[in-house]
Parts: sequence; structure tokens; C-alpha cells
Amino acid sequence: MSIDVKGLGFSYGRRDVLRDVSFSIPDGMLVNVLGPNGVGKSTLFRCILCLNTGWTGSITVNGRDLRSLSVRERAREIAYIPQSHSSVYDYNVLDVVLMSASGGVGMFGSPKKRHVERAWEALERVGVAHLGHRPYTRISGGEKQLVLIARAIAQDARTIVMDEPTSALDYGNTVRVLSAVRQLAREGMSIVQSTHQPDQAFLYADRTLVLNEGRVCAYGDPKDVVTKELVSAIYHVDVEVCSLYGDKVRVCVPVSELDRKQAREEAER
Ligand SMILES: Nc1ncnc2c1ncn2[C@@H]1O[C@H](COP(=O)(O)OP(=O)(O)OP(=O)(O)O)[C@@H](O)[C@H]1O
Repeated sequence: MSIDVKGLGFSYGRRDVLRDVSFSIPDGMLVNVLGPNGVGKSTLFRCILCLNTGWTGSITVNGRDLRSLSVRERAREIAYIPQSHSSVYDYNVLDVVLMSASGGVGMFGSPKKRHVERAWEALERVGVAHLGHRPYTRISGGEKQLVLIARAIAQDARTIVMDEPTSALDYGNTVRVLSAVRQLAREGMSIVQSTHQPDQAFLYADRTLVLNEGRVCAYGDPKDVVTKELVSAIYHVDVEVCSLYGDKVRVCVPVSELDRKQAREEAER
């Protein structure tokens, strides 16, 4: 089991954000986390990454109790990719990959030949090796996300946590990043990522976890979880979930827009 969360609770001061959250992510699985703004998705990730302390319950990562791991051991198990990432220093892309927390180099060490080879391999694997010598501050948002995925690969972590990894990306980069992530899960990594696009799960996720009011309100196969009833209820919009390509994929359509369009067309006739 890659991540096993049992009875997780967390509060900011007196404000309870997570209550009795329990779920397990098997190895090699890509899990999308859905939920309205402010429901606690980032807070959940920050607990799993030990960036938030003081949580109750238990979190096990690759069979090891999170509380028993050193920072370096944790980094070997889990890599984190934030929503967007900017660097104030003009490191080149290869250096950013080499700075992975557990790759044996760290911020101030000097990389050995095997570290450099591993970093190039990781950049190659996500299709951005051609950017290796470019300054990280001068590549696009989508390219940065791919470089951070390469860094997670070079870090040798078996699990990646991604907080809205495509929120700042255009359509093409969104597809490229999600495809790269999908491929990593096929190769055995476990990935948990939050998103505000419920229908992304149909193409890219093995499971969908839905948080609402600090609790897990659904978890399972995207086709069972991302339903018209659930999406309408948690986001307070009327949607239809439509099936395409012999149900190989489904899309969410806001029905109120369709009703308005129909009313406009009828008024114009
Ligand atoms: N450092 C903090 N101190 C106090 N409250 C916080 C802190 N960080 C987040 N919160 C509150 O905790 C709740 C959960 O926030 P969190 O960022 O986890 O939500 P989220 O589901 O990731 O939201 P979004 O989808 O908007 O990114 C929110 O009500 C937020 O205002």
C-alpha cells in the first residue's frame, strides 16, 4: 500500500479542517482528489508531507509510519509537486532536478556522475531534456511542471503528491503533464493529485477521492464516483455527465448553460 490514512484529523487553531479522514492508495495507482475550494485538499497533502504537524490519526507511507521517518527518509518515499513554483535564483533546469531532496546531492552538495546521469534520464523521460541547460526562471509554466516531475523521478520517490499540478497551464501543457503522470503510474509509481476538473478523472485517474466538509464523501472508480448527483451536490451547479466513444470517456456539462442557450434560441425564432 503506497499511502494508508486512518482516522486523520487536523485543525488550524480551533478550526477543524479534516475529520476522521481514512483511505488507502495501492501501489501504482493514480488518484484524483476533488472537492470545493477550502475543503481541505491542500491541508490533507500538507499532513501527508508532514508540512502540517499536530494531526491526529495515522499515516503510513509505503508501509512505514510517517512519524517515524526522518526528513531524508520521507523525501525518499514521497515527492511533492506544488501548484506552481518559481525560483528566485537563476539555476538551470538540470540543477533544479539535481537539487531533489533525497537524490544524494541536496542544495549545497556537488553532484556525482551518477546523479547527473540520473537527472538527464529523468528529464528525457518526461520529454524536456532539451531544456536542461536553460535557466529555470525562463521556461514556461508547463515546462516547469514537467521539470518538477523529472525532479520527483530523479528523487527516486515511489509516491508523488501533486497539488493542482495543471491549474496554471494551457490546454496542451495540461494534456502533456497529465499524460506524463499517467505513464508514471503505469510504470508503478503512486500518484495523488488534486484538481478542480472532475471529468479529468475519466481519462487520467484510477480512483477519485472526494472531500467535502472535511470528510471523505466518496472514494472509488471515477465512473462510480463522478456522477451527475455528486458533482451537482458538491459544486452546487446542475451538471449532466455525458458518455463519449462507447463510454471510454465521460464529460461533465453544466446543464443550466444548455437551458439558457436553448431559451435564447427559442426567443430568437
Ligand atoms: N495556514 C492556515 N491557517 C489557518 N487556516 C488555514 C490555513 N491554511 C488553510 N486554512 C483554511 O483551511 C481550510 C482548508 O484550506 P485548504 O487550503 O486545505 O483547502 P483546499 O481544498 O486546498 O482549497 P482550494 O481548492 O481553494 O485550493 C480553508 O478554510 C482555509 O481557509
